[in-house]
Amino acid sequence: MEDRRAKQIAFSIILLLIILIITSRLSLKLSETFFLICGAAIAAIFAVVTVVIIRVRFNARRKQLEIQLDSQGRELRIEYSFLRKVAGVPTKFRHRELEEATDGFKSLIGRGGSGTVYRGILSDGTAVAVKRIDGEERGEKAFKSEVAAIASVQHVNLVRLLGYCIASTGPRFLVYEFIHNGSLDNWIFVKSSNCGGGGRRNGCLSWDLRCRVAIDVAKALSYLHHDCRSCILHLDVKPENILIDENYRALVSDFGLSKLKGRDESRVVTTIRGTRGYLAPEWILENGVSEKCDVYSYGMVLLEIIGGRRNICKMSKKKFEFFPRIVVEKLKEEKLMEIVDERLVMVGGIDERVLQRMVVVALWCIQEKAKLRPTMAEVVEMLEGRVVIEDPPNTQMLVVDLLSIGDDDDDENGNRKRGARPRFVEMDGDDPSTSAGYSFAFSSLSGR
Ligand SMILES: Nc1ncnc2c1ncn2[C@@H]1O[C@H](COP(=O)(O)OP(=O)(O)OP(=O)(O)O)[C@@H](O)[C@H]1O
Repeated sequence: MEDRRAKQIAFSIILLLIILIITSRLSLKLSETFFLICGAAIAAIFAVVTVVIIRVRFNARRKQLEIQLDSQGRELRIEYSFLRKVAGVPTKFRHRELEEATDGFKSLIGRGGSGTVYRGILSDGTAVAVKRIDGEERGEKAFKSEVAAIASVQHVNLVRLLGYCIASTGPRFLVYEFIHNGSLDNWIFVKSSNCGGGGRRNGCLSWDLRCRVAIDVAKALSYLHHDCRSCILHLDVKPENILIDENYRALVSDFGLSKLKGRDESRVVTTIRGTRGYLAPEWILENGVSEKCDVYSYGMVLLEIIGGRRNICKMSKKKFEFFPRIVVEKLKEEKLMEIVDERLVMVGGIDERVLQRMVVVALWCIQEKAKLRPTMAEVVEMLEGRVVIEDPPNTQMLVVDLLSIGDDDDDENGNRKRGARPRFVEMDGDDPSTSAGYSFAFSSLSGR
């Protein structure tokens, strides 16, 4: 287009110069002035023709280079996106892309304490779970660097974080791979029971699968704690954050909002969040977290996997039944089969030695003194039967009273609302001298 215009202009100039030569020949005859004008005009014609040739050639070369660069760029982009995927670098999605993927945020999967999860399909056909985070307070830089750190961790038992979406205004999003069989709560708790999950579609995982899930989760946490560059604290280990894939393998999810702890730090300070019933007592009392908080939550989950019921079960407005306490009693009485999910007992096939091992590991994990709890690497060893496990020390489990909170602090899913303060509540069958019990709990912890 540009070349055509330049040629037209050049043609007009040459035409004008020829007309100039002809008219000067007619008016000036063969005078000296005519020859001067004629020479200048011919020189000008040469100059114009040369400029046009150079310009056309230059444009043709530029176009060729542009095409070459474009195709190289496309190749590089494909390679780059492939390398990002392989290296686990999170993709930055545009809000519009997520809107299209989720069909306008229509297919809701679930709602948790920190956000809402939608099902979606990306333009390349990848099935994803898009989590819209409500009330995210971190700055953009901190959010991005944490997302990058988390997305780079790769383990078969961790749900992959594929990307994120961040805009100057509006909510932030995390994009996870979609896991088809939903969360563990739907596979271990009996629906409509008082102590059950109250979930949507409830299946019942067999004993063997429960044992495998327990080991899968322990391996994922062990990897986060011990095998990454920084120690990654999950801080919200609970059945809702353990997803079950089509092969009934467990994948720990929702670690996109966890904390990084330097290898030389013993604890990091962070505000209390997480979910009631799974929070380690020292977090509530001292506001500091370490990998031992995840160990505590894991122990609580392990008991729920075995029992097929929630650890804290509401009996009346202010009375709660605490399952771990029942487990301790039954262990002493050597009647452990009584604490196993009834549906599994009916089917049979429970190896009592494995049951005993799982219960003892869980009781070690929920020790009030964080120091006494094993590491997640040790938990894996114990669960896989590679080490002899001693009996856990007696715990009074009084600190749990701090973890139970009133209805006002719960959202509609039974999760702690943000900023809800722990309160003292009465436990079913407790020693009447509960206040002495509370002070024991405090003093035993502060003596760490
Ligand atoms: N990657 C995923 N694939 C399939 N389902 C998912 C995925 N991530 C989450 N879900 C489903 O969405 C539900 C809500 O998830 P979300 O993480 O928001 O809530 P939560 O874990 O219950 O609460 P919180 O945000 O307080 O941890 C989960 O219980 C799970 O069933």
